[in-house]
Amino acid sequence: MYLLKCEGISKSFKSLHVLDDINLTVNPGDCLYIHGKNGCGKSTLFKIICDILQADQGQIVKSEDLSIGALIENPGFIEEESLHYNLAFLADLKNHYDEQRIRELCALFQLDYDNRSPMKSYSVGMRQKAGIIQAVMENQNCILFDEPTRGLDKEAIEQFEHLINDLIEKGCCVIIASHDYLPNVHYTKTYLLESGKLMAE
Ligand SMILES: Nc1ncnc2c1ncn2[C@@H]1O[C@H](COP(=O)(O)OP(=O)(O)OP(=O)(O)O)[C@@H](O)[C@H]1O
Repeated sequence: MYLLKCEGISKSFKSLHVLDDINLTVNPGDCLYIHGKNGCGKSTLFKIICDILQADQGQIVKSEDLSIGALIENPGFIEEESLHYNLAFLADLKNHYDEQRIRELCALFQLDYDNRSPMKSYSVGMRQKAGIIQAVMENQNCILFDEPTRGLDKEAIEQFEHLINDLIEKGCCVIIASHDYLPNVHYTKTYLLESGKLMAE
């Protein structure tokens, strides 16, 4: 049984046609990789799936038990507050604060959950790790990662690969849009997004 379906999704920004009749079915346990040139529309597709943007045509059909977590472009945080405050605040918004899970994720990425330094003091890679954690910390069953490895060092990329394989094993579905093909991730399908079309490879 599918978790979500993109049916005939098209999107333009004025005269720029970005997505043209995109069809995609996502099932539990799927790990999908989408790649394509800068500006081909990867983030736009993710934003439509997350209801941040509206498609001009087509629809996103969601199963009743779908819960989406996402890292899209630069994750936004309350800069004056700590990692702890930000993650607890975001999780609390949906009543899904699971401190043990958040601590495990911070430990995986070697972030100190108890460090009270403000987020504005975090490096690019540290912020990216925090963005990955906020995307998965509520045990959602569908995770969208847009350029997840941006700013990550080799060790963090390996930890990220480990996290993805673990999520897939638990039946979660993961969609990664990236220029980096992660060799240790067990992708179930890969796609090229080009000239508005999503093509299975
Ligand atoms: N809100 C917007 N208004 C106008 N144009 C937009 C808007 N959002 C995206 N675009 C344009 O749509 C195209 C697709 O952008 P998008 O961010 O989806 O690409 P991408 O595949 O994620 O690129 P990258 O690999 O560089 O992250 C780009 O040409 C971009 O300039």
